[in-house]
Amino acid sequence: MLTSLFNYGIYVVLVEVNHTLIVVTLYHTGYVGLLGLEAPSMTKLFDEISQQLDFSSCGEEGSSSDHSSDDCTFRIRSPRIRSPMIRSPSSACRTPRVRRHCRGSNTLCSPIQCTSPIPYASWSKLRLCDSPSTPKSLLSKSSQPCSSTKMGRPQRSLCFASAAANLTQAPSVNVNPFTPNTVRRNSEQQWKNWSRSDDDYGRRLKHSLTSSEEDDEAFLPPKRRAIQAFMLSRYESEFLELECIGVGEFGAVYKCVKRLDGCFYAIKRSRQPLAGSANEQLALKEVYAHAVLGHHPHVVRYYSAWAEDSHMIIQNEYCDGGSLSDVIVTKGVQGELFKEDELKDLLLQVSMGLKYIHSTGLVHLDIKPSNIFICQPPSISAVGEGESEEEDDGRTSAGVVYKIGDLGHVTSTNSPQVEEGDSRFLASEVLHEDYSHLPKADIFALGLMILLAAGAPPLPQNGAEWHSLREGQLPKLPKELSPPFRDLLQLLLDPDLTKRPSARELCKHTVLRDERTGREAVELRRELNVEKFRTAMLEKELQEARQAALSPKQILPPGRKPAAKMGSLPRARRLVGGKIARSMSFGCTGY
Ligand SMILES: Nc1ncnc2c1ncn2[C@@H]1O[C@H](COP(=O)(O)OP(=O)(O)OP(=O)(O)O)[C@@H](O)[C@H]1O
Ligand SMILES: [Mg+2]
Repeated sequence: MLTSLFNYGIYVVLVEVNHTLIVVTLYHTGYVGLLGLEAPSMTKLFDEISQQLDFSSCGEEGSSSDHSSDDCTFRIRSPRIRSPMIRSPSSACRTPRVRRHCRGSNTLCSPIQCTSPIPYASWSKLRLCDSPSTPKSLLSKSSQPCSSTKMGRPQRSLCFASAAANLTQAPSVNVNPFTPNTVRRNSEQQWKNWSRSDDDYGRRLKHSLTSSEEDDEAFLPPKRRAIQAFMLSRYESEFLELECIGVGEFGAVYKCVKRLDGCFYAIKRSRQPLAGSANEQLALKEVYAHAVLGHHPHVVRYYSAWAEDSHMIIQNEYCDGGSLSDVIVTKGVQGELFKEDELKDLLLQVSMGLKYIHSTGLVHLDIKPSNIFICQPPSISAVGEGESEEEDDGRTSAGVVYKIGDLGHVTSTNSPQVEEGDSRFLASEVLHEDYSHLPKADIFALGLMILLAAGAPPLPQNGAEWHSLREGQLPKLPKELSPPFRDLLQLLLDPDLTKRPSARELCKHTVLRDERTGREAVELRRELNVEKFRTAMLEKELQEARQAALSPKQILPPGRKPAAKMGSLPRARRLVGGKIARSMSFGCTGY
């Protein structure tokens, strides 16, 4: 206890008066407390002080600037002061009488009167009897909010603890415990980055997670809360905006965290008020398309949409790898190229998304790198043992998932209302208003997109080059592709749209599926072997069980009870694969 008092800047002076030990407590604030202590406890207490406190110097850590030299004179530190007390004549009279008097009372005596014979000079310095601060009240004072005034070390540390305690209060953004590993890892990394960085979003998120201001709102009267909620926009009340991740023709896209579920979303907000504008139709198209398309691994997932201040707001899945356009630019800067396998994978995945879109009677009409979004693979540790890396969520060996987004130009094949997309990717038949085979316009744009990813120079918006591309002349690539793959791309850009493969055909195309088929074959062979192994084990167990059932009077080792019936047969020890769990399952993969 003494040590802890000492740590809080409380110093104790012991003076013996008439067989009673006076404990003078000096606080760093200048206040002094007096306590009388029974004589029998005196020696014990004194010894404890001698052992636990360092009396060697006045300037212990953190206190040198906080204490004047006067303070040192009041701290009983030196043996010089200690000795007289022990050698004091009255100490010899630590009498049985006194002991008897105090026997049965091991507690401290009540505070004594201010009649101590301590010299006046010392008393005046001690400001005796002027001690409103007990250790307890000091502690409670310290836990009050920090003021700007200079504080002693104990108060500082208590304020810090109090700030830390705020962190544990309910944050204004929930943390979702079931977040998929990709997002969690990303959010952890982001959190670390934000914690380190001083950028505005980092500050906002940190503030939001640590501030108790918003939590205080929970204690507002219901009426005031209702007014506040009414004044807040849905966007502001439901989401915390983290950063702007893209600006396009339609508006800006923000990365946000939803306060309720703690997950990231991409929120697209129209730049200008939409009411009555041409963009209103585009925005509505996007919402209609998303709503009809539902959920597919290769289409950016839609969650919700609403209008606010006559701006359209669309809440979509957040793709942590950004857009394909970003990746192409980054690779270009780093002098890297997609490998042919990666290009095939990209083509296959986007074809799968298109196959789905086309199967619902819709066409995208704005396929281009900035509208293909990427979801990064989960960390290696997140893939469980024995799990295939190729899951049914569309992830392939390469890891990333490509998703078709930006459905602002989607229209139906039956009654097309074509809003031309980016002219660089526009098929010539659409320019000529031939809407009879619109899905093939998506295939044409897809072919150009793969060429860009393969390192083709920027596409022309018009002119001779634009036309030559539509006449089937492929641009020169920095690295030659294999002839079958190149032929396939040539087919995608065929001026005769009927020759272009459909998305469905592309998904089954041997050039794209060969590798995947090979991987699937290996996987299937592995599964087959496992099943054979399990069958062999089961047969062996069955055989043992049969034998045990046929010879009930078999000789059993001592201490082992005979099995009463088939159902309670002793569990046969597996001779093979004893360490493998029997419930192990091996799911099928692929699409
Ligand atoms: N779901 C998402 N996940 C991650 N980033 C996204 C997402 N949606 C959009 N972005 C980012 O925002 C940019 C613009 O998004 P989007 O294409 O949807 O808007 P837009 O206004 O239609 O743009 P544009 O007219 O250029 O196609 C994208 O290129 C991308 O960088
Ligand atoms: Mg876009």
